[in-house]
Amino acid sequence: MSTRPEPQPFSTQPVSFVRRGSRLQGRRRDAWAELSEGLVVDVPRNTAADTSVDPAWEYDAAASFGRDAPLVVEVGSGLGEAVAAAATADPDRNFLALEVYKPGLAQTLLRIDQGGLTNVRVAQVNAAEALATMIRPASVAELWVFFPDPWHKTRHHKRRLVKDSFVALAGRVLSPGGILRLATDWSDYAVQMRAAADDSPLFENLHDGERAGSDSPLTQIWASGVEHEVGGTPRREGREPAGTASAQEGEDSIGGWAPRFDGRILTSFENKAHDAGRSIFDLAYRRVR
Ligand SMILES: C[S@@+](CC[C@H](N)C(=O)[O-])C[C@H]1O[C@@H](n2cnc3c(N)ncnc32)[C@H](O)[C@@H]1O
Repeated sequence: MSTRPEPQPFSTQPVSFVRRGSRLQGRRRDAWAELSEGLVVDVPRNTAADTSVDPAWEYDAAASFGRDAPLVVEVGSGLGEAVAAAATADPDRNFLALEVYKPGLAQTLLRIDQGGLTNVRVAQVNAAEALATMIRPASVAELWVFFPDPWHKTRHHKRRLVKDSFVALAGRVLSPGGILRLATDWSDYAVQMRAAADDSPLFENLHDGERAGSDSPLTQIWASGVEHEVGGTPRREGREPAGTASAQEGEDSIGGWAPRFDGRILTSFENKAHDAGRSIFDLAYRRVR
């Protein structure tokens, strides 16, 4: 008899999002009614949740886009600023936006329409479920997660999207040589992301060891001891946030931070972080096997 635990169904796992209103109004409601066909992936559900995915169903990207082209998947695409700009700049690649927030997807449809884009599709799904079964193995050229919800409180850290299990899912969907790009404006989440990806034998850091020590944005934040909350009071960071394997107290000896990804436009979200004096942490990993 096997002693291995049964995999937990997604409906029992903590999710990285809160249910926000999905009612559409005005232009977004019209956009959903008029533009969905052919742009919104019709995902079969396996529970009552409108973000669930029937695990027996697979997404056929070539059929969905009507062509074979490298596929970029953005997880948590928000209002679609980044994906629409990237798809405009790179018409030879297909872009799939995964988001739970329906008004955000409706706004993305408006951007697709305004830009006359033919290389973007959107899906209202819990990305973790989509990456586990819906997206075909080794079918993705790049997987992007920009500014996932930080879930600040320690008791909420289990809700964070980017963790070991997520990196394993990224390894599942990325083709060998495929790229995982991550960005956050929270230092302790950045440390968690880096640890999760560094620990995976499937990935290599494209900027291994770069920007370590005094050049590391992490060292600078630890030295100041303060990160600024957007629109709120300053938030103190411990010198050595949980999960850090840094050998030197107070200095980030690991580094590995990527330069800012130039394929990501400055979204209003990232701009607000800059305005508040926050550091942005970029990470880029390649699937090596
Ligand atoms: C802080 S926002 C950032 C949005 C966008 N990436 C940006 O930079 O402006 C995080 C987004 O991730 C979405 N999200 C969180 N968990 C998700 C999940 N499991 N699957 C899909 N989307 C998710 C949220 O609804 C939210 O729109």
